Amino acid sequence: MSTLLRIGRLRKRLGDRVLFELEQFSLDAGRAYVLTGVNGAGKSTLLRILAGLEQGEATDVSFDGRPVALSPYPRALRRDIVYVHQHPIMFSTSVAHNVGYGLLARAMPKAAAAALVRGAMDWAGVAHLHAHAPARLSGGEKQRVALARAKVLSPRLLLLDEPTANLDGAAREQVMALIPTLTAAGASVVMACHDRDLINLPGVRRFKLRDGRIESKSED
Ligand SMILES: Nc1ncnc2c1ncn2[C@@H]1O[C@H](COP(=O)(O)OP(=O)(O)OP(=O)(O)O)[C@@H](O)[C@H]1O
Repeated sequence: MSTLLRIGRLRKRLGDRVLFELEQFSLDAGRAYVLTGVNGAGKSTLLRILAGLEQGEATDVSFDGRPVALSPYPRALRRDIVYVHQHPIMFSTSVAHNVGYGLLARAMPKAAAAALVRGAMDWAGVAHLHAHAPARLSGGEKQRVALARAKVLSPRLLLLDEPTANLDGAAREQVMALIPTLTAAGASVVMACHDRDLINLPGVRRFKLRDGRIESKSED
């Protein structure tokens, strides 16, 4: 498996406090990771730094074998890395409009975007909701729409912030079933979650943020 993202050192400071300082953090292409840690360990912050939504101090960063900086965050990484918020914010239009918005923002012609939106909504099992208002969606539906909205952009790395929090039963299973199809298509996925939400997927690798350091554990 090739390395998609490699960071020599990544430090996040909050005033005088060092939230975390990671060394030799790397992600393989086409692999799923679970990032656990107690409340406040820094899981969301780490994902947000990787997505360019927050600043960190990073050195020796490479993406797909090419050296990059995380600050200022390069346009190419913004295309390749997508962050999915735990409580996705959606426009009060239709589900389909929300899924397609990112493509239109990238100046994709409408017909081509519509075809990709249909494909992504089929993939996420939400095609029947295309005309619905996002405010009417259940928690599980909303997460699957958010995943369709991310997948339609064909990212190389998806950063999912607590994708199954507050979901149980079928809704949780439906969201989890989508993850292996992302990695099978070559994308890497990092899911922040709590230990109690342990996510069991084949080939998943576990990271735990504890006391500002990452502990890595393979589950192969
Ligand atoms: N911009 C900020 N300014 C000050 N403190 C911050 C900022 N962002 C995050 N923090 C603090 O950093 C710590 C880590 O927050 P973060 O949300 O990354 O943790 P988490 O592991 O995702 O927690 P949870 O499991 O509760 O979601 C918390 O103590 C939080 O209050």
